Amino acid sequence: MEELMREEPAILVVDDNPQVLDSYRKILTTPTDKSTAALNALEQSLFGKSAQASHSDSQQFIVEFASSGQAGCEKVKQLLHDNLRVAVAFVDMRMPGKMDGLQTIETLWLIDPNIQVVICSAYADNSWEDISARIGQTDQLLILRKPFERIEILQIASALLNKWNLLHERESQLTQLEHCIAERTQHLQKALQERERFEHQLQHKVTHDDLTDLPNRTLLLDRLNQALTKAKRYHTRLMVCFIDLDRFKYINDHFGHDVGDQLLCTIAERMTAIVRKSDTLARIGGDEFVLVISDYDRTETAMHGLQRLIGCISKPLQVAGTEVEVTCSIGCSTYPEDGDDVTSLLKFADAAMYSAKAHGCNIIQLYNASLRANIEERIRIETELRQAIKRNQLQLYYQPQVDLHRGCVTGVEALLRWQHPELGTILPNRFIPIAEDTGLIRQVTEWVLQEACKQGKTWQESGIEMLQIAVNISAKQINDVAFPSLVSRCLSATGFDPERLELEITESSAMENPDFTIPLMHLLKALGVKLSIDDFGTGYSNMYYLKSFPVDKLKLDGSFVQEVTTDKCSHAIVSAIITMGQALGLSVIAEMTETEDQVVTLAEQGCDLVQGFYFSKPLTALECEKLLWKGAVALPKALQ
Ligand SMILES: Nc1nc2c(ncn2[C@@H]2O[C@@H]3COP(=O)(O)O[C@H]4[C@@H](O)[C@H](n5cnc6c(=O)[nH]c(N)nc65)O[C@@H]4COP(=O)(O)O[C@H]3[C@H]2O)c(=O)[nH]1
Repeated sequence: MEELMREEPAILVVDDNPQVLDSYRKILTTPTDKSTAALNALEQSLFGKSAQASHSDSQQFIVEFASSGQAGCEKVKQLLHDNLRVAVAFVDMRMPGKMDGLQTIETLWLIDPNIQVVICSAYADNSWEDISARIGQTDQLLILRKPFERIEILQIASALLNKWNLLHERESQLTQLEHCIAERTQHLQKALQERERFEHQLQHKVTHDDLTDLPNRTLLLDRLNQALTKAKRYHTRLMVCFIDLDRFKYINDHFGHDVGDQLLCTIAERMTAIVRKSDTLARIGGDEFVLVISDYDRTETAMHGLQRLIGCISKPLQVAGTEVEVTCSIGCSTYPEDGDDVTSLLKFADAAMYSAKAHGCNIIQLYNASLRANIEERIRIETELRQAIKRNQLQLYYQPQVDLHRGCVTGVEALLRWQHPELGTILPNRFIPIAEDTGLIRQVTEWVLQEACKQGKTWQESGIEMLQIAVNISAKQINDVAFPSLVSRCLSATGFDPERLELEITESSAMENPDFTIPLMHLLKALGVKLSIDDFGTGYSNMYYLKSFPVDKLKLDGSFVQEVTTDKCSHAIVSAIITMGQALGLSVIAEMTETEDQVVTLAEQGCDLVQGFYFSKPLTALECEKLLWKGAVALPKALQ
C-alpha cells in the first residue's frame, strides 16, 4: 500500500472564508518569483538536496482546499483512497457548522495521524495550553496568528513538508527494515527447522538399522543402560533376550539376499507388532535381534511373551513364491539374577542363545550356572591358547591307518593335543572351535602343518617306508585364499614330500561354499598334496559337487562305522559309500573302527583302509615311531 502512494504529498487548507482560501491559493500555487527563489535557496541551505526536490519551480505545492472541517476530512479520505497523502494541513480555528478547528484536527489525525497541522486563527481565544490539554502534547502542531505573511506560509509549508517527507522516508525505511528483518527471521527459522530435521534424520540413521528401521546396536546399548539404571533405582527386573533365526543363512544363500532382506523385514514387523512399547527390540546383526523386557513381575510372564514371539516368527510366510517356516533360538539373561551390568547381561544372553541353538529349533534358554562355567572356560581357553603355541604346549599325536589289503600301516592321522600345565591334556574338540571363532586357527594350523611335515620328513629320512600323514583342516582355512601359500611354505620349510601330505577336509566345510572351495582344492592339488573328505556321509553332499571335488579319498564317518555290524541302515550306507568311492576311483578309509567284527565287515565290503582303537589309539611321535618300525600289524584271523 505504502509503495503505491504517490510521491508528492499535498497541502490541505481548511477555512470557511473564501478570501482567506484565495490568499492561500495565491501564496501556495503561484510560480516562483524572487522571494520564492530566495526561499528555495534558504531551504537548500537548511535541509539539503531533498528539500530542493520536494517541490518544483513551476508549481510550488499540490494544494487542496476545503471550506469546512467536514469537507477537509472528506478530502483527506478521498485522497487516501486515491493513494495520495496530505502532509500539511492549515486549519482555521473558528468555523461554522458541526466541526470547529480542533474537532477537525482530531478527526484529521484519526484518518491520518502523520499530518502536520498548522492552526490559523485571528483570535486568541484558544491558548496553547488549552489546545494541548484537549489534543495532547504533540510536535505535529503549530499555531499561526492571522493575518499571516506570505513568507510565513511559504516557510511553514516548506518546512513542514520537508519534515513530513523526512518522517515519511524514515517510516518507509523502518517498514523496509522491519520487512527485511521479518524476511530474514523467516529465512533463519526455515534454515533452523531444516537443520533440526536433518539432525533428526542423521540421529535416526546413526541409531537405527537401515533395513528394518529397528534400533541398532548403538541405540540398544543406550536403551539397555537406561533400563538397567531404572531397574536398579526402582528394584524391578530386566530381561535381555538374544533372538537368532535358524537356517537364515541357508535361505539367504539359496534364495538370494533380496529375499533374505524381505524375510528379515517381515519378521521384524511381526515382532514389533507384539512387543510392548516400553520394551526395546533391536537388530544387531544379520539375523540377530535383541529384545529388552523391562519391569515384568515373574519369569513365567516374560516366558509367555517370548512364546508368543516364537509363535509369530514361525507363522508360515511366502518367500520367492515358496512357503517357508522360520524358527528361532532365544537365549535370555536377567537382572538382578545373572548380572548387573550391560556387558555381562548381553554376553550371558548370547551364550544362552548358543545353547538354545544346540538344543533344536524354537527353544528358549535361560542363562544358568553351567552356562556360566562354559563361558568362563571358553574365556580362559581363548586367553591361554594365544600363549600355548609360544610356550610349546601343543603336541601332535599320530593314529595309524592300516591298509586292509596289505596288512600294514601306510599312514597316520595327526591329532592335536594341548598339554595345559593346570588343566592337563585338552582335546581338540574343546579348543579348535574357539580357535576358529577367534581367528587363532591360522596360527594353530600353521603350527600343526609345520610339525607334521617336520615329523614326516624325520621318519622318511630315518628309513620308514611310504608313510602318508593326514592333517585335519578347519572349515575356516578351506575358505581362506591364503591357505595354499601357507601349505606351500610349510612344505618348502621342511622339505617334506607333498605326495605324502594329506589334507582332511570335512564334508560339511567342503560343501559350505563349493564355488569357492573347488578352485581352492585345485590350487592345493597343484602343490602335489593329497585331499580327503572327512566325516563322509554326515554332510549334505551334492553328488554333482562330489564329482567336481579333486579328492583322493573318502573317510567314512565314525558314526556309521560304529554301527556297521549292528544296524542294517548303517551297514547299507557304508556299503553304498564304499561302492561309490570305488566307482569314482577313490580309496575309502573307515575311522573309529573299534572291534574285530567291524574290521572284518568293512574288509568284506571292500573298504581299503581302517583307523581306530582296534589297531591303535592315537600315539605320541615316539610311540608311533616304534609301531611304524614294526611295519606289519595283526589283521583279524578272518582276513589272514
Ligand atoms: N570313539 C573313538 N574315537 C576314536 C577312535 N579312533 C580315533 N578316535 C578319535 O576320533 C577322532 C578322529 O578325528 P577326526 O574325526 O578327524 O576329528 C578330529 C578333528 O576334526 C579335530 N582335530 C584334531 N586335530 C586337529 C587339528 O590339528 N586341526 C584341526 N583343525 N582339527 C583337528 O578334532 C577332532 C577330534 O579329535 P580327537 O579328539 O583327537 O579324536 C580323534 C580320535 O582320537 C575309536 O576307535 N573310537
